[in-house]
Amino acid sequence: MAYSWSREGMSRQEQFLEVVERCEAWRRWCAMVRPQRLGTERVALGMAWNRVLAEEVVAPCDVPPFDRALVDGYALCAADTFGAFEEQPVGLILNDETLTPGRMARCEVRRGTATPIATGAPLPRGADSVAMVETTFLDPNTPQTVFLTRPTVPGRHVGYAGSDVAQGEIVLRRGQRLTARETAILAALGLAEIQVVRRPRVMVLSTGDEICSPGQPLKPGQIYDANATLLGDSLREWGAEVVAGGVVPDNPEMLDETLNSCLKTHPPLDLIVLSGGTSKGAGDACHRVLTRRSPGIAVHGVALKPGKPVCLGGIESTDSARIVPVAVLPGFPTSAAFTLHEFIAPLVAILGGTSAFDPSFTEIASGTTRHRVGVGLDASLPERFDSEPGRTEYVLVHLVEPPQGGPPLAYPLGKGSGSVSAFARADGFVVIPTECEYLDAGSLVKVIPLGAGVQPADLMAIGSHCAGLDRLLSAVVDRGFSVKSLNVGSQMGLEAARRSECDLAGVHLYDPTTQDYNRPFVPESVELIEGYGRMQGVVIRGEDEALARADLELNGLEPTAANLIRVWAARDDRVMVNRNRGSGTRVLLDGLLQGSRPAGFGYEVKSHHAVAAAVAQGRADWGVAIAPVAAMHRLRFWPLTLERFDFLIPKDRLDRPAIRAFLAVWRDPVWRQKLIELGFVLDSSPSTPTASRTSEG
Ligand SMILES: Nc1nc2c(c(=O)[nH]1)N[C@H]1C(S)=C(S)[C@@H](COP(=O)(O)OP(=O)(O)OC[C@H]3O[C@@H](n4cnc5c(N)ncnc54)[C@H](O)[C@@H]3O)O[C@H]1N2
Ligand code: MOO
Repeated sequence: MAYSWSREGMSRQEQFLEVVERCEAWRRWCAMVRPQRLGTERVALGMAWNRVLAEEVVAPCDVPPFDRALVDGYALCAADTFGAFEEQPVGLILNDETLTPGRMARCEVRRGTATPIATGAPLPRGADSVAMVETTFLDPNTPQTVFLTRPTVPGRHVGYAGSDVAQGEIVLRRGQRLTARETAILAALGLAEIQVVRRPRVMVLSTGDEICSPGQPLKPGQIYDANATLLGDSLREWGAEVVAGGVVPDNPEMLDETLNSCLKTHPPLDLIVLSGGTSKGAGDACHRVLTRRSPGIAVHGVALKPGKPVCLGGIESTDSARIVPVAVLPGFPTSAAFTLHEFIAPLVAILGGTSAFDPSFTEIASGTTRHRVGVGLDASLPERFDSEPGRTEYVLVHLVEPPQGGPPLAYPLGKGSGSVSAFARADGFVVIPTECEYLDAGSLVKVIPLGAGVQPADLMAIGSHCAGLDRLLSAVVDRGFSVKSLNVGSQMGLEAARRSECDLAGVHLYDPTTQDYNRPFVPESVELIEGYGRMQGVVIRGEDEALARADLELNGLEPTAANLIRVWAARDDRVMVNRNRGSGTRVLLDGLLQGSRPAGFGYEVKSHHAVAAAVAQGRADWGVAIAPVAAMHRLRFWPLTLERFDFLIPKDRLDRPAIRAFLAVWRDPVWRQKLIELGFVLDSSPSTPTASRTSEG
């Protein structure tokens, strides 16, 4: 009986401190409890599922690690098969080995020869294609020859090194939750241990004299505890470690004692969540108990429907070293569920590392602002909906396919905040703004999907992969945004930007007519942000450098990249690796080769990484790639010319918070210096997009 709660005090109809807006409530709570990402720990790959990455994963190797056969058949030079058909098969001499997975080739595939190869085996030097065994036959009379009944083309049935994941690529970002899809990538990269964020430890308590734990007989007037499971399992879904605190009666002394024992829990708790007893009723003791603690209550009453009585605060740890956040959610299950999503989910995201906390981005970092950013499914209301002005109202809806096409119909579930089934039955919810009094039948609304479905990213990048852009996007992640990138090449990036289907496209498209990069392709609706230069050059193995210099000296030529290409293109023991038609690098190579077709000309790969891997692994002797990639593969680099890598942003997306953050990072001198250190070529002053300049002032 340390405190004296009088009967009068208990029955007094206490008022909420002050009912505040949701964002203001969040701001006040953060100011009190100062949420921060928890520490990190190292776990084995087998324990990494559902954990949050503490650091980004940079691919330590290429996947696949070498050019491999994708079918069972014969490795050969495609040019040897031209003109082959059923009635007139082409015979190739068989090399004296059979390639199986796990074994490197001994023999080179020379023109006119072929090597039997199994699916998954490394492609031998000299080969640029694999003919499927079904398009070949053997003749017992000429056992040294394989006959081809169909022509093939370079690159056919070949999986190039790094075509899945390229070494140096940021494959996973910090803050990403690891599902089976991500852990499989870690395994493919050979990573046996991962640095993850510690899981937030959360105590869940239900309060109320009428609350009965499932499994116990229900006495008259009692109700089964639904909230402990609702809160506990939601928290687990978000990656928290839940400590079940059970049920505490509406008794201030007992509640106070419970909070004390919470502080003695080992390991210490990161958050305490209670439900019930936060409203104005006689038995509502939770907030009263919290008022007596230090620092106590930050917010009591938020302009939300449901969820108004939510109470947010904190209590000092026994050693006064830290403040443990405490939330008292309303007892009605639907109210508890919404306030859980509004305040607890974002807090757990910050503690658990899936959302960064940056005070200047408070609203975004909260993670529940998708509706503010306009993400959701379009739907129409089948009937008029009246709403209470002065509170942001959340309406659970069920989606129904309309009979004659058009957007789905959003039927309000209308069960009220006391329902425990509404949340489970709903497909999503509609947010009705504070000032809105009603929505007419037929109104278009955005339905925010519920559950752990696929969440759209704050910033979607589609286009060409570049280590430089990768790093810039990581900095955007650090500012609290989620980022997804689809590395599908410049051309698809340009198309996605034209159709405003991405927020950003990294492109390096060369236009031979104007001899300019990217700018000639940019449509009216897209803003080009000038990026950086990437030095392109000839890559060779270190041990070949002396040979290269000697060859040039012999021909009386200066040791330049262009001269090296001229000399080596004429030697048939120096095999090149070519780039795919349509790439800027291929245009450059074609210009330098001036119509000659050196050995390996048909060996076309699709990325700078695959060029470097082919040279590093000896399947080719030279190729053209960019400097940062050459460095990753420890190759010698002879510079040729600058390639421009720019960013395309649909103008209607320039003002999105994540894009503004990206542009801020791009203009930040610290980041520009980091890119220079990585080997990129940057102008001294970054460009500013015209559209955002207008909107800024
Ligand atoms: N005069 C006023 N009365 C109420 C107001 C108000 O502004 N003025 N606010 C209403 C709103 S809004 C809500 S929401 C509720 C929330 O009240 P409490 O947070 O104090 O919750 P309780 O009264 O303890 O419980 C409400 C309701 O939910 C049931 N409950 C509680 N815990 C559980 C649980 N763990 N599992 C299942 N069901 C639970 C409880 O038995 C009650 O029926 O207050 C309104 N009143
Ligand atoms: O706002 Mo209460 O939270 O209606 O149910």
